[in-house]
Amino acid sequence: MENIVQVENLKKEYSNTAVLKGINLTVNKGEVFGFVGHNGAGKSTLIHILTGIVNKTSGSFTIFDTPDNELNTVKRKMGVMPDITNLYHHMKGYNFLKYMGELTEDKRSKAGYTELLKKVGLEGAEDQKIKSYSFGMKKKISIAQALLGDPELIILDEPTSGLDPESAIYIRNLISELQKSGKTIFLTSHNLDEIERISDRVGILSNGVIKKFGTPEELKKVEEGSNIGFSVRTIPLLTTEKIEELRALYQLNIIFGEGRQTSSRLIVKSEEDIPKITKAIVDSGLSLYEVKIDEKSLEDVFMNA
Ligand SMILES: Nc1ncnc2c1ncn2[C@@H]1O[C@H](COP(=O)(O)OP(=O)(O)OP(=O)(O)O)[C@@H](O)[C@H]1O
Repeated sequence: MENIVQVENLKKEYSNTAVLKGINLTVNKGEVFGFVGHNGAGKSTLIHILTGIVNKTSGSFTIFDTPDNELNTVKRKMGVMPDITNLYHHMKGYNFLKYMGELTEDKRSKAGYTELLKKVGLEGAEDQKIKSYSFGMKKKISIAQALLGDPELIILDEPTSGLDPESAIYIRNLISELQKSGKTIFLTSHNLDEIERISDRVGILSNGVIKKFGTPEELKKVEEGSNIGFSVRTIPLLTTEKIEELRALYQLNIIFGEGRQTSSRLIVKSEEDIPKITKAIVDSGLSLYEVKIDEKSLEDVFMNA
């Protein structure tokens, strides 16, 4: 698989404070890569290094197989969403995009710019000054700027943060469309639900390193060695005393067991313990109606990173 971005042992210190302590990651061609981390974790710092705004302290990276000291040669193939505070607020939406387009040697026609504004959901706002735009509209024009020059790699820092749900859905759909047209997308987000839905792979940044890396499904998979919680619904109810009895009788590996009002809650060390327990329940004469294994959300993974 072709790597568009490859980062190796990248470090960044600000006045002796290590923000990035050795980042390793790859972004594959055509994927949506979701980069998540707590506030101040260093997500924007990494984006700024990848786009050449901030200098790394050490380590290396390549973009389109080009080493970081030759980044200028591939910048045309990268589109970066600027921070909304860096927009030219006195300019009208259309004029701003056209001006930025000329800087990036985007050759599209007048109709092409109008089309781009429409694509990001700013139809009808082309003649309004950016300072009169809502927060969401400013985000959208930032995204439009990232698309100028038809880049192959699109880097979006928090594209949907602060947007109303409808606009956020619009932008997520736009990201999916961009991916379908063959673009590679690197995005950061605080919204784990969003990351989970639109990213092919996710990197979780914590304490300066990528703590978890993989598809949302891989990250959510219960890691080996970690506990699994589940509940069972039986008639009659599996009481705490009965759980103790079964544990001793069948030598079950139960870390925690408690009979509750309508079901019972158990925690075990590994997945293999679950069928042993359900068999013991049935063998002891209880009717087993339901076994519900806790589903891990990406949020759980993130909180534990
Ligand atoms: N120019 C700078 N000088 C000193 N420290 C900086 C500088 N830029 C960023 N930092 C610090 O680096 C850390 C990471 O900041 P960064 O903006 O990359 O985090 P982030 O993950 O993008 O956070 P957020 O989600 O809140 O935007 C923060 O502690 C920040 O204060």
